[in-house]
Amino acid sequence: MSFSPSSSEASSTNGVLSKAFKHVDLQGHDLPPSPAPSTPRNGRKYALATELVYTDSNDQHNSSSMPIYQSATFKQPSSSGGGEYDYTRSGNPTRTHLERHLAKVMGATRALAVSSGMGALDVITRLLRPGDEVVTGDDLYGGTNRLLKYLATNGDVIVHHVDTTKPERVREVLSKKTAMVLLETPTNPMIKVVDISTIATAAHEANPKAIVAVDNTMLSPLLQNPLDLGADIVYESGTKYLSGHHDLMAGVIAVNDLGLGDKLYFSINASGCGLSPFDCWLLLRGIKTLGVRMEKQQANSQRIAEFLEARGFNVHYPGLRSHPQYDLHWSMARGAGAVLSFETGDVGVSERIVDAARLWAISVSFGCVNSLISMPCRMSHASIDAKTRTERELPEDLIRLCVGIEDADDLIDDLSRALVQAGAVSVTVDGFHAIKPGQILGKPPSPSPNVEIPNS
Ligand SMILES: Cc1ncc(COP(=O)(O)O)c(C=O)c1O
Ligand SMILES: N[C@@H](CCSC[C@H](N)C(=O)O)C(=O)O
Repeated sequence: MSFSPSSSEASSTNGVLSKAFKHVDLQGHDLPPSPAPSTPRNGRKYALATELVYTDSNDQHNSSSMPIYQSATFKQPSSSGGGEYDYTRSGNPTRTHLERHLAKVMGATRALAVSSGMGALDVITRLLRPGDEVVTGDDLYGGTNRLLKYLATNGDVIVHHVDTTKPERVREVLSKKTAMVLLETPTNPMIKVVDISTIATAAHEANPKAIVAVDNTMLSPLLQNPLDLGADIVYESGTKYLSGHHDLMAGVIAVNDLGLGDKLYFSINASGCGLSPFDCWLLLRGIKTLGVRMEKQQANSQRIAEFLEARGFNVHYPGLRSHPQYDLHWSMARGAGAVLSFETGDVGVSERIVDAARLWAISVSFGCVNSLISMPCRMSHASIDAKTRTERELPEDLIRLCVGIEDADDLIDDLSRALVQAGAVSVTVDGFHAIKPGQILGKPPSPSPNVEIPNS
């Protein structure tokens, strides 16, 4: 299950490109130096939105866009090696360039790029050993839950799922055996907020060697930096905000402890999940526009969340004052993100709303320029069995909205039409309001003439 780097591999460097950054394969044979540890955090000179745009290319032709080194192998100067790269699984210039850029924007000493967000979590959980305990949330992305369940079933790892919004619940299960605490904040899909610093401190008190890993996918490094809040590892699905166009799968991991970075790099090289050169290039391209995309996505999300709340829906979004952990969220983050969820009180109504949407695509995922609508219990979180979903109070009627960069009025018009068509709202002369559970109409009414319906 886990890969153990040899002592020479675990040796850390001072954070600059160094030939001393030595690697051996599982038989102990020397490998060329791994890609350079990434630019240290103090390499940041400008505001993050500016830094996102600029990458330090040392390309020989001063190209504006880092070239794609679409090569599996690299020739060596002699039979004893000595080249900076030998094989793309072990390292590739386009990947190194991306990883340096990621380290800068993630405020880390070293970043690593892998083939998906789940690939990132897989690499992280390879740090675990049989008998180790993991403490994690009871509201988590479905795929994360699936991997943890697999480890609990097949990897002899004990996984405690608790309500991580309550640090006292976390403390109850922390012990010397806690090897890892895995947090999402805000959580997917209930948008619950978790106090990273308090939990990280408690975890390190229980076991100074415990690793606190935070999934930052829901906010991106633009809005939250868990390493600054006491996390040892931050990881994200680069498939989401970082890339922003749903044209690639990627995962990113960032650390400040170079020894930990070496261990993670070892697993990536050993298991072969490093991000391909083309996907590295696409991700580099996507990151440049993260600032403007997120600004528009958040502004749209805020309007939509307020629109739904004003009509009586139970909306989960940390941009709303009504969010139970509003203050905590804003003490950690610089924005509310662009994923929100809401309950209608009736599964059938939710189903009709989703099916009636036209502009909102029915799709899993989030962080993309176009807006998506989904029912997590049937889609992104369907891999969590129904009994567990009920125990963890994941509402079957929950609708998740992943807001894009379109015109906000278009998005609201389309949602209004879907709500009316689904019978989720009662239409009166002064507008329309959520129908309370129990009041749900048996039959969807025809669309009201009071509501403007955009052409679909
Ligand atoms: C919060 C969160 N973490 C991790 C992942 C995994 O990312 P990927 O799909 O890139 O494997 C996802 C979605 O898939 C997610 O929503
Ligand atoms: N069939 C996939 C579903 C991916 S969900 C992707 C994303 N994290 C989301 O929350 O929408 C699977 O089973 O993994």
